Amino acid sequence: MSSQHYFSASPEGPFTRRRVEVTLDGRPVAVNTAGGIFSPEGVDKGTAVLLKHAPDPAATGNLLDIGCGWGPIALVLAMRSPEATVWAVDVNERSRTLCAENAAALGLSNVRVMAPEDIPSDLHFDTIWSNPPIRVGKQALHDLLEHWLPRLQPGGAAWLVVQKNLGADSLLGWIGEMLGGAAGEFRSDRAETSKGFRLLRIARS
Ligand SMILES: C[S@@+](CC[C@H](N)C(=O)[O-])C[C@H]1O[C@@H](n2cnc3c(N)ncnc32)[C@H](O)[C@@H]1O
Repeated sequence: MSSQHYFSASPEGPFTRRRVEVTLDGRPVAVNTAGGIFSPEGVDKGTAVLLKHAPDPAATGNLLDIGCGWGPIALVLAMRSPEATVWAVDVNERSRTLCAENAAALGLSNVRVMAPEDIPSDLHFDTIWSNPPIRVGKQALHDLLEHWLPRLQPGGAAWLVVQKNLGADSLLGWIGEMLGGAAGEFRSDRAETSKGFRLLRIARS
């Protein structure tokens, strides 16, 4: 796989910051983005669907953004739940740098940006929001979700946005099986469809 993908650990090319005006949670803000990461021009359409339709995250506890990019999801989690700790993980180090800078510039001191392997292994999450990296390939995506989704707290929920024509429905079927089928403590369904994206909900009882 080329090292020029947005999910490379170390993107090629100069790390030149771009200042971009976006609206997060109804608030106009300027953020830093750069080439070599996902959606450097602003908030991705799928991410916007998640941010519009997912219900408020848990007010306290631990919240997770899987694959934070420059941070739109993690930043909104932190704005909506200032008392919670938001864990923002990404394999791409440039994304981590930008997400941390953006959180600091917005005064969101409850965001912790890390490489996935640095998250304490006993940590469980009250809310998970993610626009997952579909383009890493099916097996890598399955490995990623198999690593994080079982770490939902009882009573917690994950919200994943996936493009309909990039396999959202078959991914939902796989998630249901991976988490133990219909009789288990996890329930997964399609919560919303908007602008060609599915918003998948995975709830743990
Ligand atoms: C579709 S992008 C979403 C980025 C950002 N959350 C947004 O909404 O703009 C997916 C992100 O997942 C990251 N990623 C890829 N593989 C990963 C992995 N194994 N663990 C964590 N993040 C990963 C990519 O680098 C990318 O930033």
